Amino acid sequence: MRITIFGTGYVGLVSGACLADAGHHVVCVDVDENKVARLREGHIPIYEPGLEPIVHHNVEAGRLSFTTDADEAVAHGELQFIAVGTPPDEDGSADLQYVLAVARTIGSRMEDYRVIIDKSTVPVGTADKVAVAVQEELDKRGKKLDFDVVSNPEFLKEGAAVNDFMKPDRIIVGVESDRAKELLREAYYPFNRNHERMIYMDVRSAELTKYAANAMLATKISFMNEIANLAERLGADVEHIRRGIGSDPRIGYHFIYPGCGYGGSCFPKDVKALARAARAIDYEARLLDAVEDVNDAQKHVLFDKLNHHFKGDLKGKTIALWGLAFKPNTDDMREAPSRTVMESIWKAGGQVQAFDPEAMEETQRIYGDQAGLHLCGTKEQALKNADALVICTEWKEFRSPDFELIAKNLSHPVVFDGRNLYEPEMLTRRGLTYYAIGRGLNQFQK
Ligand SMILES: NC(=O)C1=CN([C@@H]2O[C@H](COP(=O)(O)OP(=O)(O)OC[C@H]3O[C@@H](n4cnc5c(N)ncnc54)[C@H](O)[C@@H]3O)[C@@H](O)[C@H]2O)C=CC1
Ligand SMILES: O=C(O)[C@H]1O[C@H](OP(=O)(O)OP(=O)(O)OC[C@H]2O[C@@H](n3ccc(=O)[nH]c3=O)[C@H](O)[C@@H]2O)[C@H](O)[C@@H](O)[C@@H]1O
Repeated sequence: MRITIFGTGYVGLVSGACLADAGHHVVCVDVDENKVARLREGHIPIYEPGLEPIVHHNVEAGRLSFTTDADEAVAHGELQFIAVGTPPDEDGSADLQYVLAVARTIGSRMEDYRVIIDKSTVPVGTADKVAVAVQEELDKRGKKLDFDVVSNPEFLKEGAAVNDFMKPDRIIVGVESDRAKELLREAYYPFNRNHERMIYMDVRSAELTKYAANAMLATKISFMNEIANLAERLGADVEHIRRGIGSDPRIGYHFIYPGCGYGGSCFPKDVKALARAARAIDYEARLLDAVEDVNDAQKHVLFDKLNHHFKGDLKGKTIALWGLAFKPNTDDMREAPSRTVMESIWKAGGQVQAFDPEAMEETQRIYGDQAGLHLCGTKEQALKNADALVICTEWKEFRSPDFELIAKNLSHPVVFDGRNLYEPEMLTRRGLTYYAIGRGLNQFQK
């Protein structure tokens, strides 16, 4: 099939590459000329395991191309996917300007039936707004053309995006026309062979399903962080509790890892946007507000432990920091807990020696020549002459470090682990003091 995708970010680029890999002819369009130029040169703008080879393979096979030309894009695909950003507005609600701009781009150019498929995460009622925008543009040109607007939210995770798209748990399609439904079934047929993954529903329910999924996952994490904070104060160990409750299949082991808060481009934004959407219809979403509050506080927990350990005196101290990305296998730093930790250290007069396997360039882009930030080439370099070590992201290469080397390098042999990566004895028997999340404030000191 001929498919057009607006937006070549995480969702647009991964969707485009995977749909092309399944045999479709895909044109990806973006307004960012620089990004498109680099994609055409074969450069992949994001770090996403497995993405580069399928992009290159499908470009070479002639099934995937990149353009800034909206005329070409709208003419190409009977299916027009919208995968542009929906960042938070000033009050936290979703900013729809990019989605509606694409709707106008399509409406002002289409010459034939088009299915406009919203893959961006958008509030309930957005499909109606998209339809109005398209219709207004058609009216301006005096055209009478059929079109359908479909909601097809995306559930991929960064760092595992290709696999998630290729083998989705479910494909949600909010559709209210048989013609569009058949076209969507055909587009996703290659991803639906093993078992039925398509779940059809009305458009508004599909729009809300996306927010409900992210809000549910964020709730699980905030719940566990709350239990961790309680455990710590009550002298219990949240890692035992996590395994203890995860063994109940009604709860499950997934998404109950306590930590230094959830980050990324979606959970923080989507929980906020859903709560704001509720407020706009005079419904106070108390649970969602609490999920957000708990997370905002959790991002400060690591710094609070650090500050407490150094008795409120971080002036002139150098802190080694491992892990800048908001989670492993990505270079994305949006809302990353590491940012809260670093910014608090700087405010307190301390220095940071930071290392991340993939997010160094991104850190440089965000913070430039920020005073108090030293980017290091390896995790070992970050330890040199540091006073303490803080871990914000659970990259694989941090899971089994040389504890002797850590102890030897740090002038205060202390580790603050925001992801509960270790058994305390691994550190304490090497003379390291160990602070983790929810495992007893004074439990693991030598
Ligand atoms: N990042 C993720 O893992 C996931 C994101 N989502 C949702 O998908 C949507 C897109 O997210 P990302 O891919 O992360 O965004 P992104 O910010 O990485 O990429 C968006 C792209 O859209 C382009 N764009 C903006 N206006 C445009 C226009 N008028 N025409 C063509 N291109 C345009 C931008 O230049 C940018 O390259 C958001 O609503 C997000 O909530 C959903 C599931 C997963
Ligand atoms: O809408 C989206 O954009 C996506 O948001 C999340 O994906 P993502 O943000 O890429 O990453 P996750 O793996 O969900 O992690 C989010 C944050 O939660 C944290 N987390 C995750 C799991 C856990 O048990 N504990 C925990 O603190 C991670 O460290 C990370 O900071 C969802 O998992 C995807 O299904 C969804 O499509």
